[in-house]
Amino acid sequence: MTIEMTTDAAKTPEPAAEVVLLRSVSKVYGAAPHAVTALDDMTIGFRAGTFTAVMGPSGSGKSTLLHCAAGLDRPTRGQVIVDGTDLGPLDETGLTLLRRGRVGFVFQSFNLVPALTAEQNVALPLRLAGVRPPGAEIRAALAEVGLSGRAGHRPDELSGGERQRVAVARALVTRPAVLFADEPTGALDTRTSREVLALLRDVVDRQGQTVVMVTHDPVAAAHADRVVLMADGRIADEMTAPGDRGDVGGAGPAGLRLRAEAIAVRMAALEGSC
Ligand SMILES: Nc1ncnc2c1ncn2[C@@H]1O[C@H](COP(=O)(O)OP(=O)(O)OP(=O)(O)O)[C@@H](O)[C@H]1O
Repeated sequence: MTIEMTTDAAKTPEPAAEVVLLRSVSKVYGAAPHAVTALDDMTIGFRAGTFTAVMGPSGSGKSTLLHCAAGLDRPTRGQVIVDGTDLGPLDETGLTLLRRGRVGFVFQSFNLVPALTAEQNVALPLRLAGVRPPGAEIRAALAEVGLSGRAGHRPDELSGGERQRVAVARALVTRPAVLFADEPTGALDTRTSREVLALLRDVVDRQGQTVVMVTHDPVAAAHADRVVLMADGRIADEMTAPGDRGDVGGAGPAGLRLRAEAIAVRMAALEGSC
């Protein structure tokens, strides 16, 4: 079922190209009789410059979806296309190069290198790609996430929210086609979560970045343009808020609260029916 959070067709943006496309993707772990179908013939696309939240009960296949879409895991069946490249024929080196250049990833646990400063962590993807990191670009990436003054700090000298902002800067420094975030606010308190979510929203709005985020939190999902609800490896429900989200109570705190409530109701209905 698709729930349109707005009916104002005039505000619907022009259809953009799909940066990530999964066609009839299934992922089965293990073998019969203990096989687990984590993704069940799933078809979904993520358009350029949009922010999608993926929600669903525990075990519904959210992380598997993200990992298959990001080329971190291979589907059992079906096709995954990222930025125009079909991942199927790629060998491990090809997949690594694609992930390095075209995909950004942010994890709940930040995954920063403890011995490196914020600046060195942000520069790491470029170094791994054999590029000498231009200092100005690294400083600009840190400034984008509001951490100009923390460039020389190591992760243990930063707050949780600051660490996640460094992780976002690191994920974006290669200018990826898509940024995947797996529970990016799962380890953060409410206020810090809000900062990280506002940052993700900002890179979508100001830079046209495509973001796909797995979350359990309806408030986090309320920052997205589209919420995909999964159950048993399939899309069970979907909510969209096209345009500037101004139709659904506005982009401010009141609008966020309204959208979060609507999402929580859909989640509760889904969990009740599972
Ligand atoms: N490596 C694996 N081997 C076997 N089964 C797996 C593996 N990874 C995931 N699964 C199973 O696949 C299903 C989907 O898992 P997945 O982690 O994608 O769900 P999820 O929605 O992200 O869950 P959660 O919200 O708890 O993180 C679950 O039944 C899980 O037990």
